[in-house]
Amino acid sequence: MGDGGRLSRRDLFRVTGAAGAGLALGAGGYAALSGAADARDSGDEAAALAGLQTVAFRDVHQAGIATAQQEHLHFAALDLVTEEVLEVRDLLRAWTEAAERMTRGRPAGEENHSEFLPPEDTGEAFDLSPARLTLTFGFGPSFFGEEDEDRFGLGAARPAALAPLPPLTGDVLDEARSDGDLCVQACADDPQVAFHAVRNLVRISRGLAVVRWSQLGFGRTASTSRTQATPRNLMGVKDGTNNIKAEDADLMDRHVWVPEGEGPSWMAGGTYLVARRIRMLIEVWDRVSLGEQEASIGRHKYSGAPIGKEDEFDPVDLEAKSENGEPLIAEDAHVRLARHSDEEKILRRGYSFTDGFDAERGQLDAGLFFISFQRDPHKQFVPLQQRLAANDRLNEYIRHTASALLACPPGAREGGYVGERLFDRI
Ligand SMILES: C=CC1=C(C)c2cc3[nH]c(cc4nc(cc5[nH]c(cc1n2)c(C)c5CCC(=O)O)C(CCC(=O)O)=C4C)c(C)c3C=C
Ligand SMILES: [Fe+2]
Repeated sequence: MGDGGRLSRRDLFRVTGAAGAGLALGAGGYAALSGAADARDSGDEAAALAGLQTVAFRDVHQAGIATAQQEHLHFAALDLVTEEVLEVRDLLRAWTEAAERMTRGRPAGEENHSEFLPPEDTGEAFDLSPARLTLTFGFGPSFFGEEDEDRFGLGAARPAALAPLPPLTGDVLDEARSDGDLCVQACADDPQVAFHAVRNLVRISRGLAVVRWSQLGFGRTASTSRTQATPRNLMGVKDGTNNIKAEDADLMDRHVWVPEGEGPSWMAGGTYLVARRIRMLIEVWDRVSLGEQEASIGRHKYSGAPIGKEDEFDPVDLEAKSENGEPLIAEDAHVRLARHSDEEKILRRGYSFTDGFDAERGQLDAGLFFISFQRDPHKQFVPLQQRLAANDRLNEYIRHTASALLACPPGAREGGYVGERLFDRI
């Protein structure tokens, strides 16, 4: 064991070797808990711990979506500089191999001892736990080229659901921080583990792709499993109470995973990711009264309960009225407008971020890096955001500053690589 009883990557190899992979949690985070429990029963505590800190990379769906949300994020979007589709395919193969190794807590590549070559792994995660690292990959609209320029000959495989998001009221988007051909979402309970994973994937892509933008996130702003407490976002309010939870497999199937026969076959079992960098006007928010803050959200600040209720998980009653007949939850409250029809349900999986203070006014450049997963962004995220953009009282305190839409294919099968069915036809 490493210092303080924490299980490090080195311990993990010593104790479990390659068998550690057998203890990995499924993408849902539960599948192999029994394996970990077996190890615990047999007295092999370290092996059990290794299982609990490892999320399987290969599964029906990609990990990092239904996985109980980790505490840290490193998100990177890249643009391809190669024009060769076979080089893109080889990059995805190399990324899959490295991702599988790193999520098991192993270095990105085999150790080399050549004095004259750079090491195959940058090294900063050698002594750290796998920290439930997940790596989730996606393709942006630009990957498939324009109508008149089918850059990789894959234009016909472009899903209709990946049509670029329409302009949305109130957007002040920074192009340089938006979109991208490929993306990777790295989530882990240790920020250095997430950083290390992105750094090494970018290193592997050298000569083929360049980073377009990246975003670090600390502190989850949603819970995606009933095993988790609801966290608070940077407005100091509980966020994620009414989220889809991974345990609700039927809701995940209905609203998150793309079913067979919907869109191109390579996306069956996949999902679409929307990312929005939403800056909070924190200095303004901090000056408004508790009453205005609660009315803007539609929930009490301390308990997280809907206005007029006591408990966080009390149902949101949009019909409830005060003694003088006013709606308890204001007409422009965030939770009222975000209350979606069944078709619009989304899985939220965002993070708080800060990029320090802005140079012009010395104000915090911080907020919510909103991430949602849905089966069809144009039927779920877009109508929801259009309603929020038009009337949400929170708009006084936020600005959407960047945006990305990505098609995340299903999980890699044993021996295969992420997105491989997309390349069937080449
Ligand atoms: C387009 C989708 C959404 C955006 C963008 C969004 C931004 C955003 N949200 C908060 C804080 C909270 N949101 C809450 C609930 C909530 N938000 C959305 C969607 C978007 N939010 C949905 C679908 C819901 C659930 C509504 C319901 O069914 O009750 C809450 C309440 C707690 C909860 O249920 O999670 C908070 C708080 C901020 C600060 C923000 C932009 C910065
Ligand atoms: Fe919200």
